[in-house]
Amino acid sequence: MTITDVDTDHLRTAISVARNARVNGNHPFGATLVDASGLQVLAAENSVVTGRDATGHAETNLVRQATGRFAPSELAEFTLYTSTEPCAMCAGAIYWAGIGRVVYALGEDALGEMTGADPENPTLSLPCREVFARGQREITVDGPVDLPEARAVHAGFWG
Ligand SMILES: Nc1ccnc(=O)[nH]1
Repeated sequence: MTITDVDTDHLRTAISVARNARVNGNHPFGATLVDASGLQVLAAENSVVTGRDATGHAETNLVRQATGRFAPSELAEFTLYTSTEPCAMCAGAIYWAGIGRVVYALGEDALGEMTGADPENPTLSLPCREVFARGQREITVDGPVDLPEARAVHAGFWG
């Protein structure tokens, strides 16, 4: 796994976006999109509760904005950073967008331990790598990256 300090900085930003989502009354998930030169071009937070939209995950919200603004050839060079591993739905969205790389902090297994059977987030047990492996184009995945703040943003929220 090749995680640089720059990656860690972008993950910390995604986690602060997740903190915002929580403050705004949504689930604590956030994502950012970074272009080939390392510049952050988009950020999106979960909007499931306030938007009354089950598909309003941080990553789907980001993908929707991203494909409206950037060409597939650009997105292939971009990296999506997310506070928690993309679920199967979001992995599908990332795949269809053609984003080239995904970096996540908290793993889905660790999230599942925190959410348990919470009806607000009955975490899917299907790692994003398994979804991407069924596709026809390569997506580089790096994670989990162990950052205390990635767990802290979920503390006391679920259950
Ligand atoms: N990785 C994620 C899991 C659940 N909800 C989100 O918005 N993001």
